[in-house]
Amino acid sequence: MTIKIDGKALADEIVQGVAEKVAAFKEKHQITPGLAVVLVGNDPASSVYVRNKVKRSEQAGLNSIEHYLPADVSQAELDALVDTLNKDDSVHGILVQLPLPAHLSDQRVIEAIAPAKDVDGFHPVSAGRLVTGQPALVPCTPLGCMIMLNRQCADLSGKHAVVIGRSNIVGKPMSSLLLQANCTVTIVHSRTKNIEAICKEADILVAAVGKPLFVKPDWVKEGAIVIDVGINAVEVDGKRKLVGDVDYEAIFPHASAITPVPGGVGPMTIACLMQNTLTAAEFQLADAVAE
Ligand SMILES: Nc1nc2c(c(=O)[nH]1)N[C@@H](CN(C=O)c1ccc(C(=O)N[C@@H](CCC(=O)O)C(=O)O)cc1)CN2
Repeated sequence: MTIKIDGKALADEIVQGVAEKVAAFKEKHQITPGLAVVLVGNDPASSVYVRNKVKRSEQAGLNSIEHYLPADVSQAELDALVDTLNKDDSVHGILVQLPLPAHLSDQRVIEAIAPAKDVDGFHPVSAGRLVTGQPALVPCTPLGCMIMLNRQCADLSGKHAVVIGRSNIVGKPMSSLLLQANCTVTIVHSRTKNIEAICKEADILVAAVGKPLFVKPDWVKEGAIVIDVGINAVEVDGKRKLVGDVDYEAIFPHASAITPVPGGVGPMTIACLMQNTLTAAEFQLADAVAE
């Protein structure tokens, strides 16, 4: 029987666990880990995600610091805010909600955040640490996917994992994490030939391509675990609906476990941000003691 992986329930459990650890951290060190979230403009989807991040921060017992900047803010003003947050000892994690308006550079902002406070795990230093197997702040979406996979499969070792998509934010870090878990990893992308046949070999299939219903049932091996990272808004009968990169209904009977959209990977991304903020505070404290 196929298991529907309930990302919302698992996210609740993770945030509860983080809340307990944050309480112990506060008690021991008299420090409340702080997460600064920066939203530029008023894109409706980004506004929802930021609202949920603030709500989850409160549930986790973190200190939530919010900055809302107008859509026409200059790169220099945004850089100046990040610089101030980098220097603020009460801020342990900094997250700038992406994507930014077109006149601003996502990459420049990612690189402006101090690596120690990079709770998104997007900074090149964090990426390098992950690839080389050092303690790292790991991007939240792949981290959430790994937690889900570890819950479904006690030993990932030797499994063939196929990741669809090669973005810096999901595809590449996901592949590194699967490799660390001793999977045999294949990344497929827009230039890959015979993508269907490669996907069909996967024991674990992670779709992070950003194309609605891209993965079809005949691409999936019987009994595979399917993780759908895509969150695509489509119109069905004149109504807005969210669908993943995977044709969930059609693939469900063929998978051993599968994540739905909504209610799968999305909520785990935010839960892992809470976990990363605590991890960042712990790393910073350990570094301060070592200095
Ligand atoms: N700085 C960052 N920007 C962005 C990230 C990120 O990790 N860091 N990821 C995405 C957006 N994102 C978090 O920021 C995110 C997207 C979706 C969800 C989520 O829970 N989705 C729900 C559906 C929500 C809805 O109804 O619209 C679900 O899948 O159940 C959480 C976080 C890009 N930007």
